[in-house]
Amino acid sequence: MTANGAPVTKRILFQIHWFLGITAGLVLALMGVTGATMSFEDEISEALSPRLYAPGVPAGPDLSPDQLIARVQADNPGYYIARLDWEMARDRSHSVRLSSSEGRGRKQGQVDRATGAWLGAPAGEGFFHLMDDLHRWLALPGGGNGIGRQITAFSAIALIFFALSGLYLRWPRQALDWRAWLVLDLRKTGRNLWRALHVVIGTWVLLFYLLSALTGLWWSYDWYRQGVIYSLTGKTPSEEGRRSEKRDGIAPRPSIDPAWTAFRRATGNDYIWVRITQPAPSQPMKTISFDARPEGARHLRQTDKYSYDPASYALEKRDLYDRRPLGVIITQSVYELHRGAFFGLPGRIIMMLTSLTMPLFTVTGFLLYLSRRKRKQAARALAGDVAAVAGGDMGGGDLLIAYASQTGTAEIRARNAAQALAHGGVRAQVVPVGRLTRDMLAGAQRILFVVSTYGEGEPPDMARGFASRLLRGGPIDLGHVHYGVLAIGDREYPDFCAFGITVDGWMAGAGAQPLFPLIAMGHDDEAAEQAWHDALHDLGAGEGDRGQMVIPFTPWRLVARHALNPDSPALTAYHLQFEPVGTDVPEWQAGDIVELHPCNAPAAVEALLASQAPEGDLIAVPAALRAELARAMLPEAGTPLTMAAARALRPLPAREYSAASIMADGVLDLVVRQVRDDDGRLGIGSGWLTAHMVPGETTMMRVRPNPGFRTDPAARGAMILIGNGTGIAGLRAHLRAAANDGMGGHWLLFGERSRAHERYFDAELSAWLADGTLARLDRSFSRDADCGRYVQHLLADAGAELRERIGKGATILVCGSLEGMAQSVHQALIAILGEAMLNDLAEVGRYKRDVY
Ligand SMILES: Cc1cc2nc3c(=O)[nH]c(=O)nc-3n(C[C@H](O)[C@H](O)[C@H](O)COP(=O)(O)O)c2cc1C
Repeated sequence: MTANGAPVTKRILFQIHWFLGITAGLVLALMGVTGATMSFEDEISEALSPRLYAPGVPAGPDLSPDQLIARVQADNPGYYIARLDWEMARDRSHSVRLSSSEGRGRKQGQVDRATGAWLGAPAGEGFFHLMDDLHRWLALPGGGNGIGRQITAFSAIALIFFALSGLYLRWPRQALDWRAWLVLDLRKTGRNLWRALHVVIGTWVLLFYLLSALTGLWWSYDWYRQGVIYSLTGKTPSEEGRRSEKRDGIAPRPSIDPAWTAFRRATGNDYIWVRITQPAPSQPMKTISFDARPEGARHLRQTDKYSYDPASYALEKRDLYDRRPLGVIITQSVYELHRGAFFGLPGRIIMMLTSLTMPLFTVTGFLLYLSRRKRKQAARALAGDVAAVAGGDMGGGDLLIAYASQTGTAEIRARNAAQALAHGGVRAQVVPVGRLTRDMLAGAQRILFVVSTYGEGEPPDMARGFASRLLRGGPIDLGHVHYGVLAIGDREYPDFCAFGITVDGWMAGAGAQPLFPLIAMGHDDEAAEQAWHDALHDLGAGEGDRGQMVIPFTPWRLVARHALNPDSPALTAYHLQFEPVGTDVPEWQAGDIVELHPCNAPAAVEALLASQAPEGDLIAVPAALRAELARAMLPEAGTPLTMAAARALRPLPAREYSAASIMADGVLDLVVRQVRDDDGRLGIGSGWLTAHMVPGETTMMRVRPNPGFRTDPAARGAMILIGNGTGIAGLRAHLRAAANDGMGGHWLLFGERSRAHERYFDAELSAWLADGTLARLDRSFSRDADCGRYVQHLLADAGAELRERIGKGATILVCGSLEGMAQSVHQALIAILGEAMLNDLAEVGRYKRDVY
């Protein structure tokens, strides 16, 4: 197996697991339930017909075995007693199994011990018969020789596969923590609850299912039975005794009574139950044997065997259960093992309960499969098919929408605009600006630009090449082109929407005709939203479509939070884990961005309320007012706070963080550094996440697709991951995705402050180095005297390898702070690869950044 072979195996196993699950799973559910109903067949039958089994002590003496057999066989012409279960207690009736001398017929019932009269069959016989048929061959035509038997046999093999592959697939990250294996968290909901039920209960029942399946195969395949017998006893089937050959006529039958008398004399009251078996009338009775069960036997097959010579009635063999080798006991008790009775009553109860849970796995497996499908479809619908667009044909649409985006906002707006226009019957092609050439521009009729601004008034990375090629190129005549620009930015930056303004100016300079005046859109910018909506509407977009992002916020519960650098003199960074609360869990990928609405510290809200009301009155404050204040920029202490005034307050700004985990993890991880202002007050987002929010609490979040930092596993080649500090979040998500996909050979260059305190996710990184997910790991520690270097210095030292990897198709991913790290890394990359090449890489999606 290659270093990264295990995850590939994992993916294949997963596919087979669910594919078999939705086929064999249904059969196993039926087998489980029918098996469970038969667990207490004897007890239920007796409870239903107590008088049949225990009619009371008869007036006359017991018939002898020979007398009883003769009487019952005379009353049932064409049948012989194949099995007589003799009860020693005189108030109980004997049980007989009659087999047809000719065909395959059978009868089972109770007979009177003093007269041999047929007392009847147990009340639930028909039902249990049906359960048995369903359990063994799904009650399909052909019975034991039909297709049903093949299906149940295959399902037993599938069960072994489910158990083992399930164990492998669920192997928890903390494999030594028993809680990770066995504790079922019923506070989970939706998909997470189904998964927990499937996985945790699956672990509880694993051994029992393996036992059921391994013993069940005994009745499915002769070769299996023979193999088990040989491996446990060393005997081949011929030694074990083959089935009697078919003979015609009637073999002389010795009398059983003398042997019975000898047996009873020798054993007295040692046994409570004896089974006497007879071969078919055509077969000779080579030995007379009694299988005798003592009082207190754990299970039905815990019997001693006494064999007598049919001519001399001398005891041939006394085969005591306790003296048999374990292998022999097992081969003789396969049925009891199968139903758990081998381990006494507790074993039977446990096996019944575990069998009853079988449908749970079919149902939860199916629900998981459906929700996976639903999520995939939703994600496709939401994010659009990036690959199709990237490789799309430029000439097909009525209108071209070119986007430039760093973190996906502009791209999603561009796609949503195309959708809105499509609803109105206008075909629009969405393309990254990097794919626009002068010729394409010259050939276009109408173009919309949806572009954001980055750095200090700069284009997003993907548009750097476009900017230098087109904007700084020579004059071009676009007099026939109509265009519009939606510039996206943030008013907090001095160069608000600078790149959009540059594009607009360049188009105007080339003589293109504006469809509408430039729209500069900041965050929560209603006026710009309206202008964009009107612009799209004028272009023919469907009524009601605003071309906005439509990803809903959903509730997530904080389930874990711990400091990554607890003793560091630097600001503390926290690793947080959230679980989705509802059933509609959004699809996300490595590279995506988490948006959330923080809340104020409850103490700050209380202090504000207390400042304007006498202490005692705080109880009277409506919960709705508190909730309103929790999400608002709080006014000065003493401001009168009516409900209306609270509603009019500015909401706290949303915050964004890089997702640090992937969907397969089942949890959404964030890495958040606690920041404080000059007065020592915690930052709005980091304060809420790292201090005010308590584990178990729920908050609303959404994961926004970030095509600008996503990668296509098939196309990205090996990754060169570069970052610092909390930038580990986005890089970790990519590495987790790679490990999950079984794609190894990546290179991480990471800058931290000190070796002693800031080795974030150290164990995980070491494990990835060991299993080949990471081929190389370089770390710098800027505050350590023996290092004192930053991540860009690591790069500068490794230029040759960087060039070599880029030559082999690697993708560079940078995550972390823009100032200091990303800018310096950018310069280092230019020094190694050249600016033109870096721009080209950015344009084709092989240089991606999530920097802030
Ligand atoms: C590091 C950084 C630098 C930014 N610089 C600017 C800027 O100079 N001017 C501006 O208007 N917006 C700036 N922004 C804001 C972004 O343009 C804004 O968040 C936008 O919604 C991002 O769109 P995108 O997701 O399509 O890249 C900056 C954002 C970041 C994170």
